[in-house]
Amino acid sequence: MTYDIPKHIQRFGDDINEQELRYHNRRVLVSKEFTFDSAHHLHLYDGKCKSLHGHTYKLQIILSGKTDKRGITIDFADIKRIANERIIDRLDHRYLNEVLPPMNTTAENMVVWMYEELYAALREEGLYPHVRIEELRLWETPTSFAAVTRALMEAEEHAE
Ligand SMILES: Nc1nc2c(c(=O)[nH]1)N=C([C@H](O)[C@H](O)COP(=O)(O)OP(=O)(O)OP(=O)(O)O)CN2
Ligand SMILES: [Zn+2]
Repeated sequence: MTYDIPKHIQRFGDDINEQELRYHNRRVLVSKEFTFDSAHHLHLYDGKCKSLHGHTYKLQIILSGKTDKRGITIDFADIKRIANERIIDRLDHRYLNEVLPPMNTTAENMVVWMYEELYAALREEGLYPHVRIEELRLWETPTSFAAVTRALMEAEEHAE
């Protein structure tokens, strides 16, 4: 069975009408989640996590930006591409102590590194100059996460 889309809701062109402009240029949050599996161990730590073990990590990226005329803040596909290139593909099925810069591989240290990577990638690409990182959450287990927010990172910057 075929269905003919009524003429008044067929929208294939690039035009935008007065009513639709109402939703243009609004600051909105968008989020995308990723998982990756990695091995690590902690040092300076007395407990089971000083031994080599693995996690299925979950990373949530929350960005904000202004909607363009299509109603898009930043294309989810671009978030995926940037996150995969800069973070996920570098850590998935890797030994974190070996592939991350020198750090104790806690969720806290890792999420700060991830923020810096993502921040640099967005600036370098220049595709979405109005897009800001609002929050990154990194779950190490289903019940434990570390997070950084833009406010926390900016406060650090100004304290230096
Ligand atoms: N503040 C932090 N504490 C701990 C970290 C960390 O990154 N930041 N990391 C670890 C270990 O890597 C450990 O693997 C994870 O700890 P934990 O949540 O205690 O693990 P469980 O398997 O017991 O988690 P449940 O979800 O409660 O079963 C230790 N501490
Ligand atoms: Zn661990």
